[in-house]
Amino acid sequence: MSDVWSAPHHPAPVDAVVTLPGSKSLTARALVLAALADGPSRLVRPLRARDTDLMAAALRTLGVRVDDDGEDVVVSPGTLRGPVTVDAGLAGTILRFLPPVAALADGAVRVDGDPRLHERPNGGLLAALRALGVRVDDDGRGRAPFTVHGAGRVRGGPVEVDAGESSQIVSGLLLAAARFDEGLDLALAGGVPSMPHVEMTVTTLREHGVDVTATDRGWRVAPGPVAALDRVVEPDLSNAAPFLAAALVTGGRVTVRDWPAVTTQPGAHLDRLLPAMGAQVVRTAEGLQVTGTGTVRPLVADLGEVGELTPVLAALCALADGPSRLTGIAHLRGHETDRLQALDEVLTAVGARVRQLPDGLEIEPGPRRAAVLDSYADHRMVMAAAVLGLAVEGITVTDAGAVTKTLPDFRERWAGLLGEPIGAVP
Ligand SMILES: O=C(O)C1=C[C@@H](OP(=O)(O)O)[C@@H](O)[C@H](O)C1
Ligand SMILES: C=C(OP(=O)(O)O)C(=O)O
Repeated sequence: MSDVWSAPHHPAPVDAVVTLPGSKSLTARALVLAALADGPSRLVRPLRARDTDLMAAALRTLGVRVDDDGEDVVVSPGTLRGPVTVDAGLAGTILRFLPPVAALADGAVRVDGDPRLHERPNGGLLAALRALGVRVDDDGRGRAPFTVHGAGRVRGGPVEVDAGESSQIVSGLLLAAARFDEGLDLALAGGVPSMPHVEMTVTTLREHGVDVTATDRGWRVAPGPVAALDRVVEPDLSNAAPFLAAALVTGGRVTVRDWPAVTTQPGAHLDRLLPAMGAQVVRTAEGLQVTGTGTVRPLVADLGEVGELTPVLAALCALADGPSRLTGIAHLRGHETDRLQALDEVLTAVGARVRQLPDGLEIEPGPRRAAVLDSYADHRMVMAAAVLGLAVEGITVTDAGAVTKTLPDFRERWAGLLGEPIGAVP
């Protein structure tokens, strides 16, 4: 398939029920914990996308058996060993979840990935590992590529962690901590974004029988076994965002099937954010149903807890009937791309007036115009462009294949949502 994509223009109301694949974040945690567990675990409906395929490959490289029969994935722990090189692609989940696992391996584990991975912040994680007695070689910038010299065991114990640039630094340490000799007593040095993702980690650990308690400054994980666990992976609610947004933009109705009643996924916050933008949101027997009026209301919100929803919400803001202000998202500059800069460029190209704040964006809609938009190698920028394309005729996305990071068949699913042919540019 061509990587240049003509995003379908579709002003008519959509009316669809969509089923989405498993959560990237839950699949990554399930794979890591299954790899550290005391027996085999079965994952039902895991995500199969670039990020999770690379995570499975990384664990296999380290000595874990990961069997995928096309239905379920069965993970059978093995002796972790180096020397190996792990390809993290552009996945923050691998960059931050794998090194603490690598520290438990016997041998050197080099972590590398896409050119942009080399820019993603990770100094807080490498410093914490060193403080816990792990030898790590890097270029002095705390970024990939780096080598974790696993010694077969990690002492563990108290550690202060700077996770201001990514919650995944906390999650990565907590996920492996039960296997450290002394467990882990993690104290935050400052704030941490995306707290729902840390809560997801704590919940997932407890489901695997790990003893995690909240402390004044962080979390304590007791040393002990990680219980094997069979689980069904929830659908990815962040990837639901563009599909639900289509209901707002077109004045239509979209239901995402199997919306969990209780979840730690940040996408759950769509059921308050989309009503703030004029949608009606109800839970039906089938899932979460969003109905729009065709008019999108502006949004003023702190998105610090739900940063990964920003690109799609920002696209909605560019189509709203007034100015929006999104804050609390300085850490998005270290995501797949500098998302504040990328959104500034893309929304400006389609006619909005955009002002970058130190921690966010002000977006004032303007006369809409056609544009060629880059994906910036960022799956969520492709999804944001898709939302813009519904209302703005002539949106073309280059390097749209970036969407395979978390939703390989996004373009087919989008065409299905609209009942249209796929729209690839020859
Ligand atoms: O733990 C996770 O699965 C994630 C945590 C968040 O990272 P940051 O805290 O770096 O934003 C989120 O944006 C990312 O998409 C997934
Ligand atoms: C920030 C994201 O990804 P990563 O897990 O690579 O950090 C994201 O999916 O929006």
